[in-house]
Amino acid sequence: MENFKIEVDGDGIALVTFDVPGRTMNTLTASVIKEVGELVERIKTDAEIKGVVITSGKTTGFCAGADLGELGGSGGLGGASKGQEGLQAAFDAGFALNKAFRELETSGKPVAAAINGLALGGGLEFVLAAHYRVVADLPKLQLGLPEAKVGLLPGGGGTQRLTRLMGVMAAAPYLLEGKSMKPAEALGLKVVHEVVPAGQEVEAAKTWIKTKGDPVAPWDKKDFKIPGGGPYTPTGAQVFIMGNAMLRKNTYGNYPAQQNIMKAVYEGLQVPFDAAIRIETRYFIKTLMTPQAKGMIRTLFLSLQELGKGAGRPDGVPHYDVKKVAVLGAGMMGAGIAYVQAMAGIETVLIDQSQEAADKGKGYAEGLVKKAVSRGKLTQEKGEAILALIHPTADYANVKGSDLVVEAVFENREVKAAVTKLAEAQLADTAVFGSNTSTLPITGLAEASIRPESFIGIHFFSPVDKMGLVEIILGEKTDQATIAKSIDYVLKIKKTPIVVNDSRGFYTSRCFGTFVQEGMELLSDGIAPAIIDNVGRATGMPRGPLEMHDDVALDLSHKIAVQTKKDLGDKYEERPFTAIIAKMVEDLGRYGRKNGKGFYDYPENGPKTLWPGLSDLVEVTVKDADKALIEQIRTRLLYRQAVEAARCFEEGVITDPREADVGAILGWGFAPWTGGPISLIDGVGVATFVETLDQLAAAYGARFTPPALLREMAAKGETFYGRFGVKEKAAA
Ligand SMILES: NC(=O)c1ccc[n+]([C@@H]2O[C@H](COP(=O)([O-])OP(=O)(O)OC[C@H]3O[C@@H](n4cnc5c(N)ncnc54)[C@H](O)[C@@H]3O)[C@@H](O)[C@H]2O)c1
Repeated sequence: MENFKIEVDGDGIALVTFDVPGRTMNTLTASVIKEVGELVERIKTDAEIKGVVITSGKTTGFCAGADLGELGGSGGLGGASKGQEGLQAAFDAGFALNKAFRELETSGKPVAAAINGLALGGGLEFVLAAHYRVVADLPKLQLGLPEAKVGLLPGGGGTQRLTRLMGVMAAAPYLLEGKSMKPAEALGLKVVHEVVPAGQEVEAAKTWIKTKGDPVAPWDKKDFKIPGGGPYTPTGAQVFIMGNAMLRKNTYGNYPAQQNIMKAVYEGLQVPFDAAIRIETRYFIKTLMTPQAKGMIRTLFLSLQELGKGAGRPDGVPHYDVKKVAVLGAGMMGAGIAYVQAMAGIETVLIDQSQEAADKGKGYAEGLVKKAVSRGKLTQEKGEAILALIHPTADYANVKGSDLVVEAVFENREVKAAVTKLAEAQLADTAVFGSNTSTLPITGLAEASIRPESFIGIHFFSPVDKMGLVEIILGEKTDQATIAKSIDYVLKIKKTPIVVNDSRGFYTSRCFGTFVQEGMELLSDGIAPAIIDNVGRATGMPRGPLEMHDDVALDLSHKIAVQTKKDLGDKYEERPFTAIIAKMVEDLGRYGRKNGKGFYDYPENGPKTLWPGLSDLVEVTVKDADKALIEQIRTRLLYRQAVEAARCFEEGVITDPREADVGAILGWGFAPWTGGPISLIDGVGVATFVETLDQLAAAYGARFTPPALLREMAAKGETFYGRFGVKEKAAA
């Protein structure tokens, strides 16, 4: 065996060390799954072995779970054909691990797990099949089943063993939300039996084998009862009734993984364990074959990981270590950017018009650091060292020596041009100038620069400390070195970069804007605001389009509409709703959440309520929604965003499907269950998508008309990931 090392000591205890060669972290690759079976066979048949201790040879942890690259890829189980034979083969392959773990559990020999680092997903399922679990007392060690987060179901016995250990109610957040637990928490929940100082776990496991060494799992004992009662008891049944209602409320039925986890638990807890794990595998395969699982694994795991390693970075440019950055403008965005930079150890010059304004910006970081210290997430010294990296000033001479500049002053061309000149006067030739503009085209802003090849858009999202995405925007003259350097900077501050070309609203704001606009179209169509926002949420977006419009700010939206009309002239298409917004902003002072008055009223204490005055501005003709109307609204809201993303491909605004999908979910909260707008289109099939768009265009107008690219792809039977996949990009 190449993944497991076995050493039998004088007491007949076999120490099994799990150590996948050539990897920093153990995962359950196909080779490991095969060898777990061989390992169990050896344990069962080797008379010398009286008991087993399983541990990991990696310093990084015990095991991070399934190899999602293998599992989710087209060659993996998710790509199994749906015919009877294909399904049987997928079941057999999917059941192999479950079966091997069960054989370990019923080998007749006591098995203890010495957990010396994180155990996630299949890693935790592995140790759950042991009879005794000792875990090292490491503050960062995590135990959990995160499968649901990428649209999967734990398929190595996790749904059955965790519920039998903890009870259904207690296990629910760990199974359905993928919540993880620290050692002490796991001990309290009876998921592990002992927490010992790091380094002593193997000894403690051996002691258990020598002193107690019970080789029977609790559920294989005669008097076993599910904590809190199984589904057939009155209390247990109640948990399922409530649980299903909660699940529906939180997920609107968009996530098959969560639904299938509930079903696997409900059905599995009513039968003996051996039948239960077969039920689990059936739901595991069923879940894995859904487009939701495929999209979520690809986007939220694989692509996120690749972009986090700089997948879109141009080759041949040496790594650029950004040590000092000047942030121009210490307002809401500048202050947040200064904070994340300092957290990453970057010396930060924070500039505003006055020392007072710059100090105020640093005050924001001081607040966040204070909070982190009070919560025990940072020590006092570390907090002080971080804050000492931020130098607030009004003097541009301090820009000298910066490797990069992030400009975050007012959204005004003249002001931006002025600070560009002031900063560039201090910069070395190699330094990058990045603008955090949210709406002004980069090529235009670069006209104020004496070195436009080093000028780029570095677009953050608010609140900067929470949002993981940064959109890098290329101007016409931006060179490859500047792109690479900007990516290095974004990775250093632990954010995910996507690279896009200049366009009105770039990629993220442009696509997100269509969601808000379609909400306005629905309003102009006479649909009741409550229906619009309820269905909006049910699509899987974080909030409905009207509420999101309030978040964006109605005055900003009005300002952008006025500016766009001015810029586009004859090409500007006036929509009926622009008059509604104009009236709300100009006559009624309703600016959105920021002044407590928008489509909703936001009282200081108390929940928001829909603004009753809206019915004076727009006539509501549809007050009830049947299933068909709900489906239509849902399709309009999701497809409007997806077709805009497709247009961005056609225009070359974005070129990599991974960036489009990751950017959508991280940037504007596009319904995660889809895997992103591009995965959504690929999932339904381009031809079917085009057909629906044609119907929508006939009913609602040209904004739904499929771009030529989509028609061409439909005719050729192409997918986005096929046509714009990684290989083609590299060849281009
Ligand atoms: N607010 C958002 O959600 C968001 C998101 C992404 C990008 N942006 C963009 O970021 C930029 C800043 O936005 P914000 O929300 O932080 O605005 P803000 O009004 O909070 O801050 C702007 C700051 O720039 C300072 N400033 C103005 N002129 C200056 C000068 N000549 N020199 C130095 N400082 C000067 C102002 O005093 C103010 O503190 C804008 O371009 C905006 O479009 C905003």
